Amino acid sequence: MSGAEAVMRRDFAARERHAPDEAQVAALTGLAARVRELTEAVVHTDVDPAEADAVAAEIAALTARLTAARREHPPVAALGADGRLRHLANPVSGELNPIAPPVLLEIVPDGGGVRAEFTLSDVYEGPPSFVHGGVSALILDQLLGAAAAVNGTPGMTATLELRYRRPTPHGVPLTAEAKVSRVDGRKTYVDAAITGPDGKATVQATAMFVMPQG
Ligand SMILES: CCCCCCCC(=O)SCCNC(=O)CCNC(=O)[C@H](O)C(C)(C)COP(=O)(O)OP(=O)(O)OC[C@H]1O[C@@H](n2cnc3c(N)ncnc32)[C@H](O)[C@@H]1OP(=O)(O)O
Repeated sequence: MSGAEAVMRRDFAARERHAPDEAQVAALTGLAARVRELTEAVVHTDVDPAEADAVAAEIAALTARLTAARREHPPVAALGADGRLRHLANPVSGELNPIAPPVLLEIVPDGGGVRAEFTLSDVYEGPPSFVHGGVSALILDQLLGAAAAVNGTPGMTATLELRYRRPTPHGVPLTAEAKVSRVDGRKTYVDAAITGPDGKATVQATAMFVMPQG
């Protein structure tokens, strides 16, 4: 077993022992949604410095309240009512993670991979009016990895190649899809794309996932 694998196994076991229950997940999902609104408000606000300082002090007090009962690690995942694994704190799909948009993935039946429909706000802006390329890469890596996992051949991202075909607009509905193209021993090759509302791909990606040895 590699060092990284041992760390992941130990971490996963510790977090499973301390998984949030459904009521806590529901409440924390609402809390994360409010924090996303707060992030948007901070990015857009035009308040004067005194008001910004006053709000910062209130937020520091709220942070202290949450930190009073701090988990050692973020919750790694939980089984949903439908039996599927939910990545609660994942930075792309995690409903409990305020930095996740979140992009919620669905499994396409009959080996069709995974897909997601989502809208990114201008909090994720790179060039004016368009999504940051690194954010597109993050979302695609998640979809690619999930497609490999759903295929029964999960792994770590070993390579990720991106083609930015046209700028990805924010504030409009986007679609992303990923599907396994080939499995070769421990290596799984996956293709993915983000598509704009006009049906044209804005970013295309190909990745190879490697199941760590052992
Ligand atoms: C559902 C959840 C979705 C989550 C999606 C998010 C995914 C992620 O973010 S993963 C995090 C980012 N990725 C990483 O941190 C990976 C870091 N790298 C590693 O851990 C290791 O290098 C790992 C696991 C990729 C490969 O390690 P190891 O198992 O020792 O591979 P190794 O035995 O050397 O190589 C196996 C084969 O893969 C090939 N290979 C390995 N890495 C690479 C690479 N980077 N590029 C090309 N080929 C590679 C080797 O050449 C070898 O090929 P062959 O069998 O033909 O000789």
